[in-house]
Amino acid sequence: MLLWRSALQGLSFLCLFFCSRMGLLLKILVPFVGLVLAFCFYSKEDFNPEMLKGKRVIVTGASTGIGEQMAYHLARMGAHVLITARTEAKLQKVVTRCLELGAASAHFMNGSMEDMALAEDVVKEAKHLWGGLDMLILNHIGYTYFNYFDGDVEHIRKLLEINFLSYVAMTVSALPMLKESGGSILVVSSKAGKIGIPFVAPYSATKFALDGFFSSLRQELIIKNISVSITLCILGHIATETAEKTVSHVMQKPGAPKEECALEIIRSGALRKRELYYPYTAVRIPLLIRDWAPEFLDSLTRNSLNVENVKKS
Ligand SMILES: NC(=O)C1=CN([C@@H]2O[C@H](COP(=O)(O)OP(=O)(O)OC[C@H]3O[C@@H](n4cnc5c(N)ncnc54)[C@H](OP(=O)(O)O)[C@@H]3O)[C@@H](O)[C@H]2O)C=CC1
Ligand SMILES: C[C@H](CCC(=O)O)[C@H]1CC[C@H]2[C@@H]3C(=O)C[C@@H]4C[C@H](O)CC[C@]4(C)[C@H]3CC[C@]12C
Repeated sequence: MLLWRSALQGLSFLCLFFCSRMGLLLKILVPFVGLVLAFCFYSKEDFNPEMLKGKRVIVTGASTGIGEQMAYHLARMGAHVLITARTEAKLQKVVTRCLELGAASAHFMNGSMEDMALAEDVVKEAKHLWGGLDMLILNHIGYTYFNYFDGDVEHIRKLLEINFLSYVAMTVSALPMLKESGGSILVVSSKAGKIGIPFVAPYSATKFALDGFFSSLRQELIIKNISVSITLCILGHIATETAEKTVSHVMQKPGAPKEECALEIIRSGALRKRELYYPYTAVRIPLLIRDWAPEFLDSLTRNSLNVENVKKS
């Protein structure tokens, strides 16, 4: 299906190019090509919540925010969930709610993802609980400031461990089970992991690292014919408590809803998509501009923020 889409898109663009150059068959071909392109871009593959029924899913960073909402969606769909974060009391509440919502089973493990042993232990726990794994959702992030880069190299090291290395460690441990089940890895990233956004230099570095690692790994899995999908989720501003606390004074528009965002992440993973852009236009359009007019995009990005509200130290 994906190959067909790409081939059709390529063919359509070629037709458009030649028609416009030669002025031939414009009246017939252009509407036809338009229809084909509209089909390619807007037709949605079918998602059915039943796809997640009975599936065994790990969600990291699920005590609050988007991760918490993903746990609730998965619970409603009848999945088994194992959630992680540092705060035990919050995790316990999310587990209780998951069971009320219909989860096939719900467990948690708490601890900091600075510790690679925890990353590995969570995957071992899934093996112990369920004997296998269908979906690994990597979502947690460590605390990050929204301000001019302060020169703190240790902060970047710590953030790389939490936001990047622990994702790699969990993936390494989970791959044997995911290979067996033909499962999926969902990596939650950000617009700040694809384009340069001011005031998030350390965070941005960790999210760009995820793109490099997981996009390369995806290629290797395809070459080796291993049926494990990797979905990189590129998110714009989402109205979670943490994001609102951190950036509401600089944003000109409200964030997108975390509940819808969480559902889109699960949907794109279940459909084994390569990348998700959410909210679509706020993320996709800047990415299309990025390689053609980078300076223009840089200035659009700066102008979209109330930079004057960021304290200069
Ligand atoms: N909100 C937004 O605007 C955007 C979010 N994203 C991405 O979405 C994902 C979720 O973001 P969001 O829901 O806003 O984040 P939240 O701050 O709401 O949630 C972060 C989660 O990670 C956990 N966590 C924090 N520190 C650690 C740690 N050291 N070890 C283990 N777990 C930890 C938190 O729980 P606890 O404190 O109990 O450990 C919490 O469960 C992230 O990957 C983020 O990069 C991307 C773009 C925009
Ligand atoms: C300001 C950015 C959007 C600018 C634009 O639309 O032009 C936001 C896009 C992604 C956001 C950050 C993010 O990826 C999540 C972090 C999570 C924490 O909860 C704190 C906030 C974030 C640093 C958040 C900040 C705004 C964005 C960079």
